[in-house]
Amino acid sequence: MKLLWPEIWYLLASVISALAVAIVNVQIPLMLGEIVNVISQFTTQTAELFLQQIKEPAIRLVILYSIQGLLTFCYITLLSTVGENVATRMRKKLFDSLLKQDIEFFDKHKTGELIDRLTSDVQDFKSSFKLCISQGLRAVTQTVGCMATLLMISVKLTAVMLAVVPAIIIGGTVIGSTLRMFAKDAQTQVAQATAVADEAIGNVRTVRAFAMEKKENELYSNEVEKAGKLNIKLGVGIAIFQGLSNIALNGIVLGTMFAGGYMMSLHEITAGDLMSFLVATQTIERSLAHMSLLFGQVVKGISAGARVFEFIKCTPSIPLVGGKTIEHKELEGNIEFKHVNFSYPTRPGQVILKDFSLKIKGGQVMALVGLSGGGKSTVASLLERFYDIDQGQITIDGVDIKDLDPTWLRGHAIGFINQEPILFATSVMENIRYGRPDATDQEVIEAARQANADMFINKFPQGYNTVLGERGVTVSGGQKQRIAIARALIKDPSILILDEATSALDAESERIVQEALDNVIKGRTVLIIAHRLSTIRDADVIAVVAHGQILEMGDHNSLKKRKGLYWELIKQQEIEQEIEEIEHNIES
Ligand SMILES: Nc1ncnc2c1ncn2[C@@H]1O[C@H](COP(=O)(O)OP(=O)(O)OP(=O)(O)O)[C@@H](O)[C@H]1O
Repeated sequence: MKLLWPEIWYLLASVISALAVAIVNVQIPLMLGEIVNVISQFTTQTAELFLQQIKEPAIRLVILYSIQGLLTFCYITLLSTVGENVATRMRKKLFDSLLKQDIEFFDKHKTGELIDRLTSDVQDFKSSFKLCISQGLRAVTQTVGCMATLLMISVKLTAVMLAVVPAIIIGGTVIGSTLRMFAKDAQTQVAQATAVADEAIGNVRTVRAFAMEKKENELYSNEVEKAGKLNIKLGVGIAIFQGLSNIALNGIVLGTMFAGGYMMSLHEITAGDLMSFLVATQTIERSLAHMSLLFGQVVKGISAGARVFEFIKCTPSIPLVGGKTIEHKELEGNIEFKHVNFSYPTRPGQVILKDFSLKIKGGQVMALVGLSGGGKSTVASLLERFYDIDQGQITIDGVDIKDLDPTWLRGHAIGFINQEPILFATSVMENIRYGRPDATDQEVIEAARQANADMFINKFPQGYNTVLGERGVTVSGGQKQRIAIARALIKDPSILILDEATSALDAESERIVQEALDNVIKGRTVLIIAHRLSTIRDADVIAVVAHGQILEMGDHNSLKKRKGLYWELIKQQEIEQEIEEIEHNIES
């Protein structure tokens, strides 16, 4: 991942400071050894002379400690700046990449999983990145530096100590690769648990309405327990690794004391040398122990980083921008589906549209009706280019939509209103302006008026500044729908798609929303997908879709006369309506 220059400088400075701390730390055992040698000479001499002799090495040691403190402050400050900047950049890049992905990507990955990558994985990566440089780098340098010190003091003693090191390295590598595997499994499971929680909390009203709290709780507990078990397994692995390394490292210190004491008895080294050797060995031991502690974190960090970069590198097949645009005045809104074949990428075996052809003239109102699951909403998704088709062609004013700029297509040419419009937890004004960010307040109010929304918005105590709850939960279904209509209208789209726009509403709200829709469809090409056939009687053309094909086409009267599927659907709805009325009468 690219870092900007200031961060590279910060990083370099913090690396240099961390290295300098390590180098200073390497000097400390030598200095301590020197002081011990001075002390050991003074068992029989005067205190005054002792103070004179010890003054200089003691001052040097104090200076060294001060430098060490200052450098520690420097590298920690610099490193946290770099770490935070890197994490921020990673989050931005990942979020940017996620928003660009094809809709297919979101069919495959749950929201919770994506949020988990954006939060915990970036956090894990940042922590291990910082630890690697702050402690890892220092520990490695100290180990190498102190090793050189050991060799300088006594090659023989160092050789004795080093004899056991290869076994430790081999053992560490084997355990390490197993731990990396454990970490990956645990992270995947944590993401799975987050996804379950996200779904339940995000849809809490549905959960409550079905009294499914216990079931959701069980589901989440199950996933979280699995994650917990995998993390415990990882923890036990890390504990075994650290336990073994502690035994090995302490064994090395003990061995050094034995061997060093023996060499001192033979006058091969002095007391000061042994002191330096022991302090240096302990520094190495501490560094190695640190490395083994760090190891668990690094293992987590590497696999977390891999998960983040996997999505940052993902390139969508449908770009967000680029391609032709058509001048607003010139856009007639002629739409044509030519022999389209399509299967959803997540279910390649199920063909949704089969040799599907449909022509909608500019300014015409085309209604799609038919059997549930027949492919009506899919037609709308394809027109928005949420997915690319497998075969055939979709054109707008004769231009293949693959050649059109997708941002222009979705942001300007097409207005989309569906059954469950999602509003954001900002003000009503901002929600409507979402359709065209550069719209003035006056234009927002005008769009709301056209959508029959102005009246009820003005009745809110804060009017257009009223902040809506998450996903617009604080307004009624009919109000939400009218705000969504205003949001779509403010783009002044030439093509309007209404996918079951009124079917979630009660009769009264439906009437008000329908009135608003009747206002706004004038002068636009309109594709209405409707379940309630009474709402599309006046459409210029009605196409009856079943099993991914158009079975019948014509206006209401001609289709009724044909006595085909449309006629059957009308009959069916009339019966349903009669039953509803009877039930209603019995209740009242
Ligand atoms: N994102 C998706 N991934 C995979 N399959 C999908 C997806 N969306 C819809 N489908 C499948 O495509 C088929 C057509 O769905 P579509 O929503 O287009 O039907 P519809 O005619 O609008 O139905 P309804 O009237 O019930 O809304 C269905 O079998 C559905 O299960």
